[in-house]
Amino acid sequence: MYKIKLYNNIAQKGLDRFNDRFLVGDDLQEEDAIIVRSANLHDLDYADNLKAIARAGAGVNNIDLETCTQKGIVVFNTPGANSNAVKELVFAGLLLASRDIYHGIEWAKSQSGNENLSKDVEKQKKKYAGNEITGKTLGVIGLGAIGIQVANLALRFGMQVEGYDPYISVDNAWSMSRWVNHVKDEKELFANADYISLHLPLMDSTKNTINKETIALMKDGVKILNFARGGLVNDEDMLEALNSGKVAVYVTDFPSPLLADHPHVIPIPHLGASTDESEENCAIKAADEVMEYLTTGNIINSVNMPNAFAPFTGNYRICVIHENKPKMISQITDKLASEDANIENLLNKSKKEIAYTILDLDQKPSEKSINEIKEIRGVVRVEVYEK
Ligand SMILES: NC(=O)C1=CN([C@@H]2O[C@H](COP(=O)(O)OP(=O)(O)OC[C@H]3O[C@@H](n4cnc5c(N)ncnc54)[C@H](O)[C@@H]3O)[C@@H](O)[C@H]2O)C=CC1
Ligand SMILES: O=C(O)C(=O)COP(=O)(O)O
Repeated sequence: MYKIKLYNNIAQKGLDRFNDRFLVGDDLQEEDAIIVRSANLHDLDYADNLKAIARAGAGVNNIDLETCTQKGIVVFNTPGANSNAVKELVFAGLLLASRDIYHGIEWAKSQSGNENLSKDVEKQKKKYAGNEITGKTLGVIGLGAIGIQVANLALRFGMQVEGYDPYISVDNAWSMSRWVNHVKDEKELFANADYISLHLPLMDSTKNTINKETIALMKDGVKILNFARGGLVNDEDMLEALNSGKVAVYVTDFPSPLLADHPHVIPIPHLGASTDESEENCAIKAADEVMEYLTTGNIINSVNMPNAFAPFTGNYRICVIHENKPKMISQITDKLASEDANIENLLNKSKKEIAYTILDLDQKPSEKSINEIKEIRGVVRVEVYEK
C-alpha cells in the first residue's frame, strides 16, 4: 500500500484516480508521496519513505528542490493545467487596471438606501472613468504556458504585444502568434509597454525583477500586473513608484502588508488558479504523475529530475537515480551481470548534474545486487518494481 499525503485541499476528481493500492490522507506518517499546492514545504520533515512530491500547479518555489534532488525525491508539477484560469483572471486584471471599476463598485455599495442613487450615479461616474486597452501595448515577461495565452488573447483585444523570454521552449514558440513581437532585450519592452504582465517563475535570479532601476526604464503611468509571484516585485520600490505616479496601478495576486491598502493597488488573494476546472486539471495530472512514478518508475513532468518513460517490458524493473558522470551505467550493469540477469531494456536520461537509469529484467534481482548498486559512489537512490 502506497501512502499519499495531502498538504492542501486537492480536488476530489484527482483523488478519485487512486485505486486501492493507495492510501490517501492529510494525517499520514511515513508517506511515499506528497501532493501539495501552495503550502510551504521548505522546512519539511522528510519521511524516509518519501519518493515523490507533486505540485498540483505550476510554481515550485514552495519546495526545496535542491534538498529533494540530493535525497533522490522526484518533484513534479502540472504544466499548463491551470494556465487558462490564470489567463482569464489576468484579463479581469487588465480591465480593472484600466477602468476604475473597483472603486466604483465600492462607492455604489456604500449607497444602499440612497433614494437619489440613480441621479448620484450620473454625477459620480466621472470619478471612475478610465481608458480602453485596445491599441495599447502589453509587455509580457515569461512566455510559458500562461504568458503565451495572455499574449495571444491580448492581440484579440486589439492590443500590441511585446514578449520577453530568453528561455522560451520550442513548443511555446510554436504556440505564440507571429504578431507578438518577441523582444531580445527586456529594456525594449520596459520602454514601450503601457501594461506589463509578469509570467515568469520566482527563482533567485528573478527575485525583484521589478525594482527601482527597471521601473525607471518604464513609461510614466505604466500599469503592472503580477499574477506570477510576490517576490518578483520589490515592494518598497513599487510603493515609491505608486506614490509618485510613475506606476499608475499595480494589480497583484500576491497582496503584501506594505501595499495591500494602497489606493492604486488592486490586491487579489491568490485566485489565479482557483477555478473548479483548473483545480481538477491540476489534481488529476498530479495524481497520475505520482501513480505512474510509484508503480513503474516512469517520470513525467519532473522539475528536478530528467523525464523518463519506458513501457514496463520485463517482469522486474530497477530504477536508479545517480550522478550524471561517466561509467555509472557500466558499474550498475556489472553488478547485475555477476548474477547473469538479462537486461531486456535500458533507458538512461540526464538533466544537469543528475541522471536516471531504468533497467527492465526478466528475473528478480537479488537483494545482494541491489545493495551493491546502492553502494556505488554517485548512486543516490535505487527502487525495484515488480510487474
Ligand atoms: N496566480 C496563480 O494562481 C498562478 C501563478 N503561477 C505563476 O506563474 C508562473 C508561470 O507559470 P507558467 O506559465 O505555467 O509556467 P511555465 O514554466 O510554462 O512558464 C514560465 C516561463 O518563464 C520563462 N522564464 C524563466 N526565466 C525567465 C526570465 N528571467 N525572464 C523571462 N522569462 C523567463 C521560462 O522560459 C518559461 O517559458 C509560475 O512559475 C507561477 O509562479 C502559475 C499558475 C497559477
Ligand atoms: O500553480 C501555481 O503556481 C499557483 O500559484 C496556483 O497556486 P494554488 O494551487 O492556487 O495554491
